[in-house]
Amino acid sequence: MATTAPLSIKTGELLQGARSEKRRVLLLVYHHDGVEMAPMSPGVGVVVGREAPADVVIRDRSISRRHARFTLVGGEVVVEDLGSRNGTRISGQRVESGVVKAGDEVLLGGIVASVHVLSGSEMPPFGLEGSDALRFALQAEIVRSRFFGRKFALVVVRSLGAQASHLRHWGLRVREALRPVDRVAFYSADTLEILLPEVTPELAEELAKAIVARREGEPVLVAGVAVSPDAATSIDKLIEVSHEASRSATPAEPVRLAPPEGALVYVTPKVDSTRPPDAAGPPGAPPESQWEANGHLLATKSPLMRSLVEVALRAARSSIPVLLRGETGTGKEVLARFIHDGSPRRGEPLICVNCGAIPALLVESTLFGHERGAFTGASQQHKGVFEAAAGGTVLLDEIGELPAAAQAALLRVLETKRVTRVGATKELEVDVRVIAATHRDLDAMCDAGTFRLDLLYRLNAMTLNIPPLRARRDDIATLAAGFLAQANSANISRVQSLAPEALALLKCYSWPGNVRELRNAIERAVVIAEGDAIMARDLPERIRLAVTSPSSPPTPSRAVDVSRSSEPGVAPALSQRASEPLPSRPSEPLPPRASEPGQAAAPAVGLKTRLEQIEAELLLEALRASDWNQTEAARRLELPLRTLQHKIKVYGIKKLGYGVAR
Ligand SMILES: Nc1ncnc2c1ncn2[C@@H]1O[C@H](COP(=O)(O)OP(=O)(O)OP(=O)(O)O)[C@@H](O)[C@H]1O
Repeated sequence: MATTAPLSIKTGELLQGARSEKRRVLLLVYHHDGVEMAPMSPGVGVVVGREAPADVVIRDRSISRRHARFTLVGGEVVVEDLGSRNGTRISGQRVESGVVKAGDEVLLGGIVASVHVLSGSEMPPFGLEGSDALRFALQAEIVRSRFFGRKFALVVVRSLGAQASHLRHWGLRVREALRPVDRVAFYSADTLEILLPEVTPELAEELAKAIVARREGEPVLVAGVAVSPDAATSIDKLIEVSHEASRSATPAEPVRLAPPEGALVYVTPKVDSTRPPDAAGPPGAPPESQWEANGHLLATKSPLMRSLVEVALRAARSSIPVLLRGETGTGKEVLARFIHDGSPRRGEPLICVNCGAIPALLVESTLFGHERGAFTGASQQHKGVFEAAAGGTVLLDEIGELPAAAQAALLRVLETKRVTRVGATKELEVDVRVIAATHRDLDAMCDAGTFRLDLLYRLNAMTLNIPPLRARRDDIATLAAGFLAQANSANISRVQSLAPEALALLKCYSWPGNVRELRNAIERAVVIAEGDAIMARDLPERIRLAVTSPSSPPTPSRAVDVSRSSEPGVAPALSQRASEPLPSRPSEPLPPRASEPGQAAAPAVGLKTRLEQIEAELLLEALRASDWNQTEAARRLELPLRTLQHKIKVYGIKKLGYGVAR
């Protein structure tokens, strides 16, 4: 396998080696959306700038149209500033021109470039994708995992410490620990996200340990691992929990696994139950936009949500079952915590359990417990969720996934307020408030006979429908400000605010992942922002492009933006979106795409386009895995060769040299 050369060696020495061992010299330019790579040839200059005809185009306002030229001359890499506005700096020194040594940081305006020398007769299968490209790949993995029942993992790797090290010092060597099918994406200057397809949790952990294994003189790396479907089944949840896991990693325990979702998510600590249950938020919290109970924050400004919260607060005082409906990431769990924390039960446990993530055979024993010897493997008596939550609240998330037998047993518990452990003859009295949550249409499931109508009646004494974020755009600023403040205190960051154009973009986007997607976007923006405000360029590409992308359905040959989803060497023939300029800075907030305030907007990426993106991803993956042998790729995909060739043409997929315009 090709390896990176030690960065302490001077470029000149490396180039000696490069000639004798066919080493190759690469210019790497790190920017907000990823890393561009340009192979360097003797005497041929590589111009980095904001617009074509620069060879490496980075759409970043801090660099000039033609900012700097890198040339391999006489065994050394020389950089010349091309009269740029913000200058070129080598290791902090502003220069007109100068020699770049391997490992030197070359600052072009606000972006970083560096030179690397790779050994081996071929270019390594190295590619750092943008984080949006990784989202598409994750979506494809989720679909595949559902169809074929295979697991995959998302690993977040970051360098640790107050002086977290830029990934140019360690990013390339991460590849060495990975398999060719694994995909590496740029998250921020000190963090990578890695998709590991087809892994068991054990293999994912092993790979993560190999990635963070420390070498002499290298920075401390830690990793958070989230395996799907165990820990999460949606893109944003995977991102959320893998980053959470990475934040809990330490040098002593550098790899942390996100807990499986079916596990009891948490049990609230006992709190001072003498406090009035509906006590208002923290001192100074704007009462019109935030509620807080037991440290949990529920931020909203939307009249729609405010009335929902008020109803929830009234419901909190009683013990009636509440059914929370809403798309993934809308805040069902937040509202459930809020109801619990606002109820007289708040000194007792709240146990959240994802019914969809418990293996079907274990649902009843998880919820109701089992006696020793009740089934093979039941070596101990075990209390179920209902017993463990005695006096408190149980949140049954994804209630629509409950198997028929468990539905019947749950109905019995709700009717009799008694549970029977699996294998027991005796019933036990339980005093538990049940909150159920779902993103599914339970009425339609009742009509189809897959959910019990009598159980639905028991659960929905009160139903709260949480609107998707796109239907309450007036919440976006409040939520974003709350997440910014939280991310700031976690990162000890200097980012204070959101620039008006960034907020305008947030308000225009359709948020298919709802509040969780917004939270993830703000958390990333805080770590990549350069100034004291989040700018439009700090937001994910899909959010920036949602405003400028055409609203009419795309034609097939430009429907799929896979320009960043592929490793270097793979790009679509036509990449309309990638070549579009950034939205200009609007002086006024842009209007929402929904026709009326509060009305759901059409998602920025429609179902057809999303499916096409997934299909293109699968084609690309099969082609890569087959070393671009179409017959082999067609066999893997179980497609006739002609169909594959047709699709390749329709999607404009082709293999390129290094993805850099030359
Ligand atoms: N009103 C809100 N105020 C503050 N944070 C919120 C709010 N709504 C959602 N969040 C945040 O968004 C993320 C998703 O929320 P939550 O887990 O409650 O969604 P959910 O609807 O239960 O999702 P899923 O159906 O996928 O389990 C969490 O990080 C949560 O803290």
